Amino acid sequence: LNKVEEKELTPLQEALSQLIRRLQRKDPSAFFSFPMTDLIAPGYSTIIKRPMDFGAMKEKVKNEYYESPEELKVDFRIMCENAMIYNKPETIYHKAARKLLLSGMKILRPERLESLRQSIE
Ligand SMILES: COc1ccc(OC)c(-c2cc(C(C)=O)n3cccnc23)c1
Repeated sequence: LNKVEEKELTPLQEALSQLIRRLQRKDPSAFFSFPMTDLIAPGYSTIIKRPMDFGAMKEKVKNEYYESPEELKVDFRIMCENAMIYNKPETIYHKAARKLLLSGMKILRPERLESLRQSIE
């Protein structure tokens, strides 16, 4: 039986995974959990140049792509802004994105990221 390689998470990966879990709790409808497709959102891939979703963020944490929590914050902001660009202001998706962005910016506020960075230095 080949033993599945149990890879330890680095302190940064632990911290980023925890941040994503906290952010995802602000998306109870899971509108931001999976990548958008042109099937559910016609023309999405032509309008949105940098697609982003929580699944992609988790993949980037797993592949040690992020070197700081600030890089995660950039992707989070892009994800919310994409939804506010593609979806008209009166849609549930635009409103959900604006609300998610506001609550996410509190979770990812600079002082918290600063102290997080210090704690894993
Ligand atoms: C109605 O249930 C779902 C389920 C998953 C979704 O995206 C992963 C979405 C969804 C998420 C979005 C976003 C985030 O723009 N969206 C835009 C247009 C039509 N659907 C969506 C909706």
